[in-house]
Amino acid sequence: MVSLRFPFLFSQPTNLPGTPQNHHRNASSRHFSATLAGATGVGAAAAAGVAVFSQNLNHPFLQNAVNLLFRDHSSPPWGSLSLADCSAPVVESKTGVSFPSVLGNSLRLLGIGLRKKSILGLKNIDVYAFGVYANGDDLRKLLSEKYGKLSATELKDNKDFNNDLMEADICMTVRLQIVYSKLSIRSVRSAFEESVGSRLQKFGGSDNKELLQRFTSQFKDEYKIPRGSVIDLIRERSHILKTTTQQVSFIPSIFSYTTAVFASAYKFLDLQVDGKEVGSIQSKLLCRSILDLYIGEDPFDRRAKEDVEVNAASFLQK
Ligand SMILES: CCCCCCCCCCCC(=O)O
Repeated sequence: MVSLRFPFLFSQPTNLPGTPQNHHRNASSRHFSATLAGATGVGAAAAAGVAVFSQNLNHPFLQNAVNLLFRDHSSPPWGSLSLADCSAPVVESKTGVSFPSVLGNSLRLLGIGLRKKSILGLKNIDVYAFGVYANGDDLRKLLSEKYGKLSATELKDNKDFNNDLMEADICMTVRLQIVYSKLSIRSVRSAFEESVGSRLQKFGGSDNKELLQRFTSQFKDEYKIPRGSVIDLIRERSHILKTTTQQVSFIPSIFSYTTAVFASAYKFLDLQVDGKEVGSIQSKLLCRSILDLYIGEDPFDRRAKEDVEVNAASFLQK
């Protein structure tokens, strides 16, 4: 059986019908089940709340909210995930942010990590958690002939394999989930200018200002990026980089809760999700430059890069 490696210890599955099982290094899902169980019998409003809440649990923002509410910092940070139970979301241990193990039926989660940034060289902030996904069939089709005979250990830190992952026509997505609460769209643009700009220069030379400008100008002033927002950087077939965002906003709850059980959760029941395509650009260089931030030579989170390599390798040996 193919085994995916992730740096977490996973919890027991919840028993909520329709609720994704959380691969989690802590006891949050158990707490959450107990909370819901305790709520039965508190009236129709609460029951309706449970129904809406369970439906919304598929949304990353709500999963993250639950994770943050019930996070337990005492569990050890290591674990492993096999494909047998890979339908469960995986939780980034420091932030409690949750990543679905499969995106849109075909993209498989290969690794997750944390992007930190230092502000004025004084303090390090956690800006977003990220998950790297790839289409398993593409991996097999495009890379197994060349690398299928090598073990995952041999493929970890293998420069050719790493390059091919970034350059081949493999559908991949990097999902960013914002954890820093004071992010302006201007700082998003300038962070991309700096990080993607340096990669465009590295791989394409200095004549790529226009490409960088086309990419960063997609992030228009009207977008808001509150904590919990999701940005998907999607490499589609033929090296098209599609960028989408999911912003969240709240409207007043129509439910009136008679119990404190949902006091901390009710505000999520009327969550509105606004999924938008920010733009699409066809450029192999741009796709490669974006991926390089996460799985290239000098990645934001080295551990995440290693996980991606090892887990991508496991698809080739099937
Ligand atoms: C105050 C820090 C601002 C950092 C904003 C980063 C937002 C997304 C940028 C994505 C690319 C990158 O991580 O460099």
